[in-house]
Amino acid sequence: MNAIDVRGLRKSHQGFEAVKDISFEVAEGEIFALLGRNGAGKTTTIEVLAGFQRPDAGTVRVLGLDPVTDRAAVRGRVGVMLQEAGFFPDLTVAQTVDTWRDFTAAPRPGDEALELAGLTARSATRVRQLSGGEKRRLDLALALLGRPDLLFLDEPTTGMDPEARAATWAVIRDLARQGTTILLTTHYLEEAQRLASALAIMDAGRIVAAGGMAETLAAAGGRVTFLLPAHVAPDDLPLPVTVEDGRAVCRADDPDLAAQTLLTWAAGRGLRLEGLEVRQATLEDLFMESAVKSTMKTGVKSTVTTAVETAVENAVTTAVENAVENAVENAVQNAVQNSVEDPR
Ligand SMILES: Nc1ncnc2c1ncn2[C@@H]1O[C@H](COP(=O)(O)OP(=O)(O)OP(=O)(O)O)[C@@H](O)[C@H]1O
Repeated sequence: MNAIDVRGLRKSHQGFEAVKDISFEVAEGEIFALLGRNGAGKTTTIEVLAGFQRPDAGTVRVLGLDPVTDRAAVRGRVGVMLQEAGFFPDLTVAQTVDTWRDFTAAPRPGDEALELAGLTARSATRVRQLSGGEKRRLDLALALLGRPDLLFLDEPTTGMDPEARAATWAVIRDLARQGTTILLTTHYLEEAQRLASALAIMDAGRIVAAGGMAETLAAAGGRVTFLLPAHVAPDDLPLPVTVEDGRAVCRADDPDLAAQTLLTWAAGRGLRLEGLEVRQATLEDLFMESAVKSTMKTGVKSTVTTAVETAVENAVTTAVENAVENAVENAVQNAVQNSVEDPR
């Protein structure tokens, strides 16, 4: 059984469709990254999965349960770390955790949750004195209190320094190793690439790319970059290249083979390809390319929309012009006829 199954999910906020017919699944024990630009619909999706919002359409199963009708059962097995936590600023970290434990069935000991989140040293500190990154760690501690089978982490490391981020990654990996399924959103693509074994990229409410991390990256191919030798134009090369930030970039399904082809071509002409680098696509490359593609799609759509609008506008204008012309013609004819018939 999958930990999460989403089929044809749609969700609007006050008439604005934030999630438009998405489907994806998350296997048990997997770390799954839900990625996308600001406003792509990631938080809305998490809120529906966690039972905070009702779907408008589609089916959602979380640990085999419906988060709306089986809300209590889902809440008992799920930990949620949303972007904006409502803490009481005057409570200390330890008091906050204790308060939260009162609302949690069979909670972990508070010290254990604080230890996991790397907050032990701050347990006597008032919440209002915590840094942004420390507040995120407190959020994580609270999400872990109920020993969840499934954890939703919405931008878990925002505001953390590199050390705290690495420590949080270790916690997330450990939890996954112990069988916790984790769905996380992040704008740090390196974080997603390091942690997640599967991903979906959302854009404007839709999923534009999805799959296993390794397979998706392998399918995205790679690139060979180098400095274009003097007096060589991109068109002279045996493979298509673009010039980006002063470097020639050759995108290829098999970047090693592309590098060999380019080097053999250069050697045959006594040229060197200075600064040659060969690498597989990163999540950042994939993300940027999905964004470009979806922008292009939007561009095409708006061109089509504009063309249709113009055609409709022209048709309406012509129809109105014809109608006015006919009406004027009729009116003039009638007037002329009347004046002929009644010349007073
Ligand atoms: N309660 C709400 N009322 C009206 N619109 C909302 C509400 N919540 C979200 N939206 C809109 O829905 C869209 C999706 O928002 P959502 O928070 O799901 O995106 P996100 O991918 O999580 O973005 P971010 O990366 O910025 O957190 C946005 O355009 C947002 O403005």
